[in-house]
Amino acid sequence: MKIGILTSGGDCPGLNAVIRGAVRKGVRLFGDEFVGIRDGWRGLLEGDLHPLTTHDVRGISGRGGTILGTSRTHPYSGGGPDAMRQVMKDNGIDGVIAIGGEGTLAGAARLADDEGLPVVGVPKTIDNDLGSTDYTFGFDTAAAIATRSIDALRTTAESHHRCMVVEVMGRHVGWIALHAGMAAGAQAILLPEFPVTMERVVEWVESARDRGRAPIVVVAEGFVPVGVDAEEGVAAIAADGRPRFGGIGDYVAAEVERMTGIETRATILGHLQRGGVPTAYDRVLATRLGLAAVDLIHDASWGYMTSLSGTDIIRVPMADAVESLKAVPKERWDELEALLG
Ligand SMILES: Nc1ncnc2c1ncn2[C@@H]1O[C@H](COP(=O)(O)OP(=O)(O)OP(=O)(O)O)[C@@H](O)[C@H]1O
Ligand SMILES: O=P(O)(O)OC[C@H]1O[C@](O)(CO)[C@@H](O)[C@@H]1O
Ligand SMILES: [Mg+2]
Repeated sequence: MKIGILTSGGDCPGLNAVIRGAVRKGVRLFGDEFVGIRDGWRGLLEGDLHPLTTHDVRGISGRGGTILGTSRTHPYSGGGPDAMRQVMKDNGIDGVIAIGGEGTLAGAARLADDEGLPVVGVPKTIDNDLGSTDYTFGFDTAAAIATRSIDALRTTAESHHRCMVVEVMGRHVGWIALHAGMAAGAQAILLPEFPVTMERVVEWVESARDRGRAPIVVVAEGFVPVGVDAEEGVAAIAADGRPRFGGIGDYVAAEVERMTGIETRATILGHLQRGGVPTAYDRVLATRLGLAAVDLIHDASWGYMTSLSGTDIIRVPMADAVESLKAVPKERWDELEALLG
């Protein structure tokens, strides 16, 4: 078969491992031919394609980013499904593996289920907010980078008796904040799912300070304190109307300093969390998802994606996976009670 692969949405450590896993399995076990589709749906709409051989994917599983490029191009823009159908026909493409987050997979589900296009999916996102899969690759790497960064901030904070506010990614959910905050022993962890007042944050900060600790506050970019305008956390609105986060850390730091008198500094980790080499866990998960995606294509399981269930790789309908975001559950928040402050 001739198989196209694209990566769409924000990049994510592990994307190259998916591509390598799929190409190696397809070529070696099935004699497939692969085509790289440049920059997500844009490449499929415009026919921006290139051959993808086992030579092209040699040694890439440890490399961050995506060798195919990515974009947030909407699949229904610029000719939409009809243009894609024509490009696939002209190039003899029998099926497409779309690797992306909830937006990309919602598009892929529509293309497969409503338009009859031969598309399967592989879930990715550092935010870990996709349903129907236990974890997404990229999350472990992002949480590890955030943890190391908090560890580093702690030593300088302790030396200067300062409070440090660390803003991590997570526009809708707080998985990175939860895991990095817990791993690094933060005294306050602020998640979009469980808003608290600034007074509560100050209680945690002061209790840590009173024990002689340099308080560490980890805040997910999408967190909004109770009673505060939601716009405070948004740095800008992008041309496509998508809010650019990156600002709530500065707000929280200024408020903590004002309310406690403790010198407080903010660090926004931003895209550092999405760059660099994937962890071993993410490489293995991404590789396994890529291997399994080739089976979806050969089984003509259009509209399905590969997914992690426990330690097994299974297949699930993409439409189910994107129905609702996977938020941090209440039990995980309750569990934190003994650790905060
Ligand atoms: N319901 C939808 N139907 C079709 N296309 C969609 C839909 N939702 C989003 N898209 C398109 O998919 C693109 C990618 O989605 P998005 O920007 O949310 O990235 P993603 O794949 O979710 O990855 P991430 O959010 O983790 O960076 C969007 O920019 C948009 O063009
Ligand atoms: O790089 P961009 O397009 O600004 O996207 C940033 C967003 O992408 C993510 O990394 C993944 O969805 C979010 O955590 C973050 O808000
Ligand atoms: Mg998204």
